[in-house]
Amino acid sequence: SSDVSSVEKRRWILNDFDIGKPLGRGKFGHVYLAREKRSNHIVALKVLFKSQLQQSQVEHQLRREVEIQSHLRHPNILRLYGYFYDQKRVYLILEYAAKGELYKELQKCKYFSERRSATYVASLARALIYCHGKHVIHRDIKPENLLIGAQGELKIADFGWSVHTFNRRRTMCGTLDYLPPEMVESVEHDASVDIWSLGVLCYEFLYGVPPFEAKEHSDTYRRIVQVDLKFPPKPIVSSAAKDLISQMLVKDSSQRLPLHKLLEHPWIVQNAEPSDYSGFW
Ligand SMILES: CC(C)NC(=O)[C@H]1CCC[C@H]1Nc1nc(Nc2ccc(C(=O)N(C)C3CCN(C)CC3)cc2)ncc1C(F)(F)F
Repeated sequence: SSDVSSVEKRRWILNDFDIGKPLGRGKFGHVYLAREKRSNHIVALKVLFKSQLQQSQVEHQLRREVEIQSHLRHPNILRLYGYFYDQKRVYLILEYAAKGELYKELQKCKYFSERRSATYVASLARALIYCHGKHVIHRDIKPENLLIGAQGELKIADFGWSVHTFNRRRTMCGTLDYLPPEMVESVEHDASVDIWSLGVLCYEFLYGVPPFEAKEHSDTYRRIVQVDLKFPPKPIVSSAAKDLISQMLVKDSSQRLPLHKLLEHPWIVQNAEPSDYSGFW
């Protein structure tokens, strides 16, 4: 069949697509809305310039990430349907997330309700349980790497680096905010790094800022390794939410709340919208 889902085997060329509006631009290239002509399937086409990939020596990383991403199938992980290239560019055929970028939504709302935050955290926990089940860890789940699907569902959309839109929140060199102590102290790390990052994300959904934010990198570094976790008086956040965050932001990675236990935590049970997939995934 010619529909996009059977694309892995196909050889794609640019002429197979009608190119639509640009969705964003950045360091390695542009992202466009596109329609595959035979199936009329709407996709996002990420165009990366080979020259810039070579300059930044990220080709091998791109190959590894494309390999991982193309084999992941989960409602909260953005699909990578395939890729192709020409003389100067590499094209990634990606799932189109109709409601755009989460970090823009968070900036607009300042912070999210407990129900919205718990629903997002539960869906990301299910996506990470799925990834860990396939020995894929360290999905870089900061707000800039999350997109929102047509039904409002979150999609983890990173594959090793991001397309930098102009109004990115963080400096180009990326932020320490989401790294757990063992990564900041650069000792080896395992799947529990994702539990730490999800705890950071949960805090940021509820308060609008990450927990260890500081003006200087050195201060952020110190606050992370000391787990200097403080909850501001505003906005008002339930003690159940603070309890969950405190069980995830634990220095000893073996003591962090396992993801399947997170899904049973009272704050999640009482606040997250039930998901159609919760049983199956
Ligand atoms: C994870 C990664 C780090 N981030 C990215 O790649 C970014 C960089 C550029 C865009 C995005 N990449 C994607 N974006 C979408 N959907 C989308 C994005 C933006 C809008 C939006 O708000 N506007 C167009 C608005 C419309 C209104 N005007 C005023 C401003 C832009 C609406 C839908 N689907 C798939 C992708 C993907 F990932 F497959 F490429």
